[in-house]
Amino acid sequence: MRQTQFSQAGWLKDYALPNASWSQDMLNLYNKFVEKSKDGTWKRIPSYRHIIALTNSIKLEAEKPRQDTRIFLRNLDGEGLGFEYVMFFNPAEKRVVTVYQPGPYLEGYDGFTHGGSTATMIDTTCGICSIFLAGKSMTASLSINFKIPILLGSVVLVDSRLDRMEGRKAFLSCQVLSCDGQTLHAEATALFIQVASPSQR
Ligand SMILES: CCCCCCCCCCCCCC(=O)SCCNC(=O)CCNC(=O)[C@H](O)C(C)(C)COP(=O)(O)OP(=O)(O)OC[C@H]1O[C@@H](n2cnc3c(N)ncnc32)[C@H](O)[C@@H]1OP(=O)(O)O
Repeated sequence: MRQTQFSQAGWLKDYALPNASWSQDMLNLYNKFVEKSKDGTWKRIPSYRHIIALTNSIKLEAEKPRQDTRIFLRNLDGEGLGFEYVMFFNPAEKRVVTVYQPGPYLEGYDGFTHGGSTATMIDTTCGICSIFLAGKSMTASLSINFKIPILLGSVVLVDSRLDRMEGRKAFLSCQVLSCDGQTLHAEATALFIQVASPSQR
């Protein structure tokens, strides 16, 4: 696939599915949420551009097919090099979680994940949570406390929830936990503001 032209196939490909780069921890955590999805409380969010809302209450119209852009997190060809992730949505708990395995091209200090890539995953997880529960919205503020560095190739759970709405303001919180849930790597709060459409800013 040419680097610049995100082919039709690539554009529609659902990247939020297991591939050869996923570690056993990543597969185990993914399978745990797939299992939880069997009764409908959780729903896997496909990665491709047409994110059709997974609840009956919200229908997010599919984006018109731009062929010359990619979402930032899917900007690397080559499995496992950058952001390997899959999101799950729980409408009742107002939560979106991301099962996330940072690859070697996201390095900060030797062998550890760059804080900016962690911030990107927090922003996007909270963003999808806000979009699915509050409609089109943009990040107004994001505050992150980085507690323990994340090793490249390790697997973490980015757990976001919509805490409250005040008019157009969506207040969210987020924790980044090790795949065994024992280590708190980072915690964040975010404010998203509902917008008619980002392009109409
Ligand atoms: C189609 C679906 C498919 C999805 C595809 C995948 C997409 C993935 C996307 C992933 C996600 C990626 C996400 C991204 O990366 S989004 C990209 C990064 N964010 C931006 O670029 C946003 C830039 N900012 C703006 O556009 C405007 O400032 C916004 C829209 C945010 C508000 O400007 P607007 O003119 O509309 O409203 P307002 O100014 O009257 O403010 C309204 C209220 O909010 C309060 N307020 C405002 N700012 C702050 C603040 N910083 N702290 C505290 N409070 C703040 C303000 O006091 C007021 O409160 P009140 O007086 O009403 O009480």
